[in-house]
Amino acid sequence: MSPKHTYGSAALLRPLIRLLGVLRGHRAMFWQSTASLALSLLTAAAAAGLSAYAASLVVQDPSDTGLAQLLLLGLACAVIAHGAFTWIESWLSHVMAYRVIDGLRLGLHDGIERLTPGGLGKRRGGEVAGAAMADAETLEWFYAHTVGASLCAAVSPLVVVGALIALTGPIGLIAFAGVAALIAVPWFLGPLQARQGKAVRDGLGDLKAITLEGAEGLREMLSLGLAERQKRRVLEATERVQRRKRALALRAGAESALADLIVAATFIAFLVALTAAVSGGRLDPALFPAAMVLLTAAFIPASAIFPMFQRLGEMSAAATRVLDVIDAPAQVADTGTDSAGARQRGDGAVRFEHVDFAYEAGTPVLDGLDFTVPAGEHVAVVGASGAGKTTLAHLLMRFWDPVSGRVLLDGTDLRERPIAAVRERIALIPQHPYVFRGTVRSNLDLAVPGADEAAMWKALESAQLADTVREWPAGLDEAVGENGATLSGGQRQRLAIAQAFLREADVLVMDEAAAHLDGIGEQALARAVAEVMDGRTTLVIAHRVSTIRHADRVLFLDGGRLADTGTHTELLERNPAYRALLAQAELPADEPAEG
Ligand SMILES: Nc1ncnc2c1ncn2[C@@H]1O[C@H](COP(=O)(O)OP(=O)(O)OP(=O)(O)O)[C@@H](O)[C@H]1O
Repeated sequence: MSPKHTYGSAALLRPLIRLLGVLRGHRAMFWQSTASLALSLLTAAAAAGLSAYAASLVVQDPSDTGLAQLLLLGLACAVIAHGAFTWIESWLSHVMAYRVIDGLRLGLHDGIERLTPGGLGKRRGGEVAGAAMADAETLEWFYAHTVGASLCAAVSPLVVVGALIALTGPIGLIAFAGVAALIAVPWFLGPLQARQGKAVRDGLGDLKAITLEGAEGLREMLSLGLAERQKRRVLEATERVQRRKRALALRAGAESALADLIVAATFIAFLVALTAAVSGGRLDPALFPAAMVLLTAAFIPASAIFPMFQRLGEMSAAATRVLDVIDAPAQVADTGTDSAGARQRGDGAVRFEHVDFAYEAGTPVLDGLDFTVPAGEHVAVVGASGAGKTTLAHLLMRFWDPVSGRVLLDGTDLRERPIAAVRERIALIPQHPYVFRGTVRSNLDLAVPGADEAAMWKALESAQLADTVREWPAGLDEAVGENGATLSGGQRQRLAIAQAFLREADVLVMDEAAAHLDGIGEQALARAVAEVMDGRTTLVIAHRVSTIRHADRVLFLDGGRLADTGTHTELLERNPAYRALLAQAELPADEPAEG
């Protein structure tokens, strides 16, 4: 058996203890809240014990109520104190809960930012964020309401059992054994619970992915006649989840039944021992009801943490997932300190110096890539699908770093500069731009916070989107829906282009930015690019000749290498692979260049 499968409940606690760090900043509040909870439990136990003792004294000798009156006074104090401590504990634990969840969410946000886009692997950022945020909610309950309760569950029964032993002698040890057995049940079943919890969670994850896929790809599925198959997949995944949930419920039910059995057995054994002691004259009968009430009080906190121990595996798994994100190393190290000083117009020379890159060791994607784009040059990056064009753009944005070689901006290695300083200089218009929920204005404002309206219209004009926005009833304040749902593909891209124009970066990188534009729009855009990017370095990853031929120069990539470079006309004349690529893409390679 692998060590992975031999963990016990103590191992389940490890990630939870490591994450306890989130409480570090709230240590004082944590101890105040825990102390209030303990005092609230103890005052409740004292009130119950005092009232039972007072009642039995009055029943035994109604004529002598002196001590009973004193006990009733103590009872009143205990009840008032109990109310006060309960209120204080509830207030402190809720304030702490919100602070804990804030801390966890910030840590997760930072972790996801460090991981994006490389470290997420095949998972989507939203999926990871969603799962991690749900885990943060789960853990908030644990840290804010459970850690303190667990400490109290361990400490207050000890105090109550101590009082019982003082009152009843060794009989009190029965209570101790009962409470210990109650806590031991879920503790020892922790690993089984963890496995079952994981199975349910994995099943739910599959079900969610299948359902989402069905919703997102519904049109494609209907057109391919796959609706029935999809229904079957959803049904099978649902049944799998139900089966696993049944097994989990069966175990939890058995656990609860065993717990009830332990409580009942403890009460019976205690009752029998107490009766024997009273009838044998070894115990004052007046203490009998108080002892029974104290036994109940010893079980209350233990019963309160029983459900928490039943969820130990789930909590541990949530803590592990949160730690995975919080501890994630940065995809690229942001250690550069050269902030490049004041920007000069005309800056923006890009150089790839013998760059090798691989996403996975042993599968090179860029192989000795070496080229320079002088400041202000307009270059088209051309190559077959998978040649490494997008990867080149991502290296320039420092989403990744080269395995060997260097990427330079104005002669400085990108790694020597803070990442934010690099990204401020380069605007990337990706293949599928993300439009944030909000309005046209709010999306432009994200590019340059506080940009004025005139600048926004100028950018929209340049991106050939101004006329469309003017026609919308709310103009700049028109809602764009979730990920620009109310925009066409071309409009989404033009909005991203407008953002890039607004930023006035020195280098513009467009990844097939013209893919969604019709022929006329594309030509107009090409002219706008030429005008607005005058004097700025531009790399356009393009397949279309109408885009390519506007470039000063073409970088022709083949299998991650720079196969050739020159003007479009030169490459057409001398490079058969280039001609073949354009022909293969059904592009009019012999399309006459615009004058
Ligand atoms: N995140 C990733 N993890 C692993 N491999 C990747 C990743 N992204 C891209 N690749 C691989 O790297 C190679 C180059 O991909 P890239 O996207 O740079 O090509 P491209 O020239 O832009 O292609 P296209 O024109 O189809 O967009 C491909 O083989 C691709 O499968």
